[in-house]
Amino acid sequence: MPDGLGRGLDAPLFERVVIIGVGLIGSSLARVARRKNLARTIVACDRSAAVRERVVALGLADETYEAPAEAVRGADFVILCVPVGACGGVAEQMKEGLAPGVIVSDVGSVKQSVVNQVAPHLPENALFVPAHPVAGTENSGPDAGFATLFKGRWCILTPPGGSDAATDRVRAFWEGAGSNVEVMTPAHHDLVLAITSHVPHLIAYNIVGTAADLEEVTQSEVIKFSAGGFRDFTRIAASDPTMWRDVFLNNKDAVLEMLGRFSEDLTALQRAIRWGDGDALFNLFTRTRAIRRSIIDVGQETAEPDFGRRKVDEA
Ligand SMILES: NC(=O)c1ccc[n+]([C@@H]2O[C@H](COP(=O)([O-])OP(=O)(O)OC[C@H]3O[C@@H](n4cnc5c(N)ncnc54)[C@H](O)[C@@H]3O)[C@@H](O)[C@H]2O)c1
Ligand SMILES: O=C(O)C(=O)C[C@]1(C(=O)O)C=C[C@@H](O)C=C1
Repeated sequence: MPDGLGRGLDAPLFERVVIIGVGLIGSSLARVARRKNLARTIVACDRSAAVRERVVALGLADETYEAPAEAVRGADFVILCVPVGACGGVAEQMKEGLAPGVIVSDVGSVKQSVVNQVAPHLPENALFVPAHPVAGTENSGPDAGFATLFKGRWCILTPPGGSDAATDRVRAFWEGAGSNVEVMTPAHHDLVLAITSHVPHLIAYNIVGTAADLEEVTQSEVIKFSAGGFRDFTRIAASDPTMWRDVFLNNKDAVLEMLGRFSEDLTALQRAIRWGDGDALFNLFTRTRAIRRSIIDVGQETAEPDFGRRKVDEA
């Protein structure tokens, strides 16, 4: 009996899924695609020979390629899982191999720039559905991935023409991976993620850098006394330098806009401390505590905080 997408119940969602860039996100997708029967054939493509070797050793894919144009031949679904700044180059390299009707997607943390880079290279009969799983860790590479990374997390789709049949198939893929899916415009995505993800990373990079630079606080003291709040920042500040360089270069306007707001609010806090305005501090901290408690079930929190999502590979 066919399901809502017209396939038999045991049939995989896609026939031939190509994952270009098999790092944290790409390898997690390969793992969950296998586990949840989302692809009959999984094809891996990476420019790094060391990564391709790990892909083979870990059994992540049925076929492994270096050249994008060879990898994408005959595919019905291609997902770019490379740093945001590399998406245009990869699209250019793969375009001659794309089959008519192929769905092309990505996982980039910035959307408008990826659309601008990739769309000009796609043939008219390719269907482009950009995506961003709002799930990750500070680790990189094929060994860092795990099948449950996307479970219970949001995945944002930014299809150019709004929802259509290709969007429905990409939605089914991400739902199959355990995600909740939402559709929005690339510009809106970039503004929201600037404040919820990009600026927080910049703050973490900055505070860890500042602490390390302070003459009185030696590197060893930074490590020794990092059991509390600072340790949480060091996890975020350990995130991949290439990925995050590309995020900031490709979401410049939204990040600068949100940083402006952030700086104004920081100045207000500075003023409250200088003038002993305890009410202002107390009221803000009460509001932010409520926000944390609304997103985290405090009963689930343990004395030992979970620095990063653990690789719990349960189904
Ligand atoms: N890490 C996260 O938390 C996270 C979360 C959501 C989305 N993303 C997005 O996912 C993408 C990948 O991030 P990641 O954390 O998996 O990175 P990663 O460093 O773990 O993996 C990237 C892979 O891409 C390969 N690669 C780089 N340039 C290439 C090219 N030109 N051609 C072919 N392969 C190339 C690298 O060899 C590497 O194997 C980025 O766009 C990032 O913004 C990351
Ligand atoms: O948990 C983390 O380590 C993350 O930083 C994940 C995180 C985020 O900021 O939430 C980082 C970048 C992505 O684009 C999506 C998710």
